[in-house]
Amino acid sequence: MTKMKQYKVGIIGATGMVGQRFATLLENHPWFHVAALAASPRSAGKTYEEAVGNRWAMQKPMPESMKQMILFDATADVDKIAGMVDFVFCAVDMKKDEIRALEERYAKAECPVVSNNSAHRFTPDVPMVVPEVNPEHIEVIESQRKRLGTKRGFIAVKSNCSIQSYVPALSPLRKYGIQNVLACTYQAISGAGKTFERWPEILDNIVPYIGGEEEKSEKEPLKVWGKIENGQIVSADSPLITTQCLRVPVSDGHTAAVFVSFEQKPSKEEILKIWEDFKGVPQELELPSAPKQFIHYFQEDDRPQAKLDRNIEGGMAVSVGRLREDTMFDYKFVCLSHNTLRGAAGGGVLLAELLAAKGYMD
Ligand SMILES: N[C@@H](CC=O)C(=O)O
Repeated sequence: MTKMKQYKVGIIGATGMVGQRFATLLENHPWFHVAALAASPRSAGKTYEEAVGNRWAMQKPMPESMKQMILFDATADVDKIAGMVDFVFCAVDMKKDEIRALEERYAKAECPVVSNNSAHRFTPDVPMVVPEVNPEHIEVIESQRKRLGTKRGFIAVKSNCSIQSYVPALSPLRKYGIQNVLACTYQAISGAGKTFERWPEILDNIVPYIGGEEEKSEKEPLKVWGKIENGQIVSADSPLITTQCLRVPVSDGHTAAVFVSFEQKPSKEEILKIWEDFKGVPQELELPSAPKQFIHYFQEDDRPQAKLDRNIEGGMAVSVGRLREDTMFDYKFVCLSHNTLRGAAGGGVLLAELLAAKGYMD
């Protein structure tokens, strides 16, 4: 890529698990420089180091450059923050309607928002983007800006972490007419904002319920596969998707066991070739956080494994294995993605890179 402009960014919700991940990913980012950190009123006025205390959950230490930054109040200081940065990443722990309102306040203050939250995922003119799969959805931002009455401000969101392994694997196969999908997800505890120290009961255990997760896992792929019509994104009406989402004693990395049937069944060789060749706009534009090879297929029967494979390509690639024919569906396979990297903060940073490269952050 040609040399990019430098952007000043804010992290709204900097003390939480995803906020911490944003901080570590942005520490040495070639385009984005963290100029403001914000959190709840409880943390506002403290240094980042004081506010997080012993809740720092990343393996990498807190970035030196951010330790002494004084936290803003995410809700009271919207205008101040909007005046200091080119855009914000948002990952806050609040009620949905409060998040919706807060993100709109930033957007209306002419500060674009790249959100990890679910509040706006089904606002029809808010793009929900997996950058390799539906980058064209960012074009709906023009209609959103008209609705909000803004010149620069807008909201763009990333999808839920649970779908970030199977949507990439299924997307390039849609040309064969996907009819039905069944996916069981085995989700890491960091998705619940937990560590083993904070959740010892999860050891030697599985919890068969994650609130709201199955609805998200069934509905969100259809928006990602939707089309822009009259300034809104209209979700695809197929395939039929059913899911079960379980919490498992894994620190990071969501695994999905997927079953799929097609209108025209491809051969196994065709599927493997399509996965190997699958590239998107992030790879073409060589965005800084884009994995070189988006889908890594393992021939070994016992892969992908969360512990071994979640960090492939900086946690931004998707790993797939065990593709084989099924007795009820056409095929089944297993896939894995890092839930706080590709599935959360990393996916947010990649989306921001796409938006910056396409001029939406100028
Ligand atoms: N909702 C998800 C968050 C992603 O990591 C979960 O609970 O795992």
